[in-house]
Amino acid sequence: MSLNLTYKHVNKIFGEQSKNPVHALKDVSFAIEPGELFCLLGPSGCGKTTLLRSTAGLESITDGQILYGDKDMTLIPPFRRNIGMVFQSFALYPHMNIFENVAYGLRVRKTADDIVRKKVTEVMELVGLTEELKRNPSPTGLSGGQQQRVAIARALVYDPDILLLDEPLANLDAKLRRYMRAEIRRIQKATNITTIFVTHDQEEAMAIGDRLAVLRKGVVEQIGSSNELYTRPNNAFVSNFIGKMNFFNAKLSGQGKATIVGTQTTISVRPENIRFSNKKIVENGASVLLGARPEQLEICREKTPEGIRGTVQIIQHLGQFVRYEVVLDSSISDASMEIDMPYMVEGVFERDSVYVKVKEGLPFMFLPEVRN
Ligand SMILES: Nc1ncnc2c1ncn2[C@@H]1O[C@H](COP(=O)(O)OP(=O)(O)OP(=O)(O)O)[C@@H](O)[C@H]1O
Repeated sequence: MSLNLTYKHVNKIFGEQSKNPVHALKDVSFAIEPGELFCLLGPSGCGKTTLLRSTAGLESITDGQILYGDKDMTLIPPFRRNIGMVFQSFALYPHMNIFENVAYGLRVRKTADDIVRKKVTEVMELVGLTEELKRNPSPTGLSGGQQQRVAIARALVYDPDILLLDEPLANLDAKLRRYMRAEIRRIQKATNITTIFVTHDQEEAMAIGDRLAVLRKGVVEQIGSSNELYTRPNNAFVSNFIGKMNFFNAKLSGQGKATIVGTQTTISVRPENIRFSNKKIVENGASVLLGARPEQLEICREKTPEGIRGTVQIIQHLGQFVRYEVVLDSSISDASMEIDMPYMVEGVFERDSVYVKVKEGLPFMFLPEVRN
């Protein structure tokens, strides 16, 4: 039976007594559903590994609680937690053949030989290494993808309550990574073990997870499915971490309206796309950020009242659409705009002056905060 996993007000401070303590996890509270494949996503140093290691008991938390099902595991040592772990480095034993690598967790649990053989065979079938098991080489004779399959088999063979995957695909090349994403999802769904997958790759997290948590500086910024995070990001940081967001500095200029700084362009934003509480800023003239996805912008050659002048820097032909990078005046935005336009028979916009238009209603409005 799959377990849920609950964090209650978890804090982790490294070097509490030192001059420079690091508050790596700040009041983390959320729950992972039984059988869920849950991704922890965030930039380097945001606390992903610390949360994973704390879940395994490899790191003791400063305060709060971690529960497996109803059981408080906070003070339980790692070897009594029945977890499976897979690391970026695979961490296989080169002096053992693959059978013994996979069997290791059962051997230390003093499992009878016939059961070891049965379980190893089953789990190698599950991860798709039946042929390799017949040859039974040392793991060093296998490809990167096969080695990672052995590492997953080793973590699953003793039916762990929780499976923890720490950037398991980071050492594989891009093509294999994409293939192994689908494989990990298939294997996880077949076993239905509650699983945490750590990555700093947003595409990977979106592709693999049932839900994801976006962390920043030890704080969980938002939890949701990839679709929820893409269409309803809580703040500018999440919006730019899950997919691309183009930002414009703007001033509030009426109910649901903002005027882009340095222009006469006023954009209406749908109420549901205003991503802060109305109580926080209501005054006209307050600074806000307008955020538009690449598909919420368009470019044209002709000057129009709402068009913002810019220069095309890069043109990428991506099949059905063309991606443009356009630089605007630096007072309007400090980064170049990424704009996706459908491929047009009459050709693409050349590397010259164009006018950028924000599609009415669609963009987001955020508080002007640090975006990364
Ligand atoms: N043993 C430690 N002693 C002191 N500080 C630590 C220790 N381990 C981690 N930290 C700090 O805690 C913060 C969170 O680190 P953590 O490794 O959890 O981040 P991460 O999101 O996994 O990053 P990455 O993607 O780079 O692995 C960082 O500021 C890091 O420097």
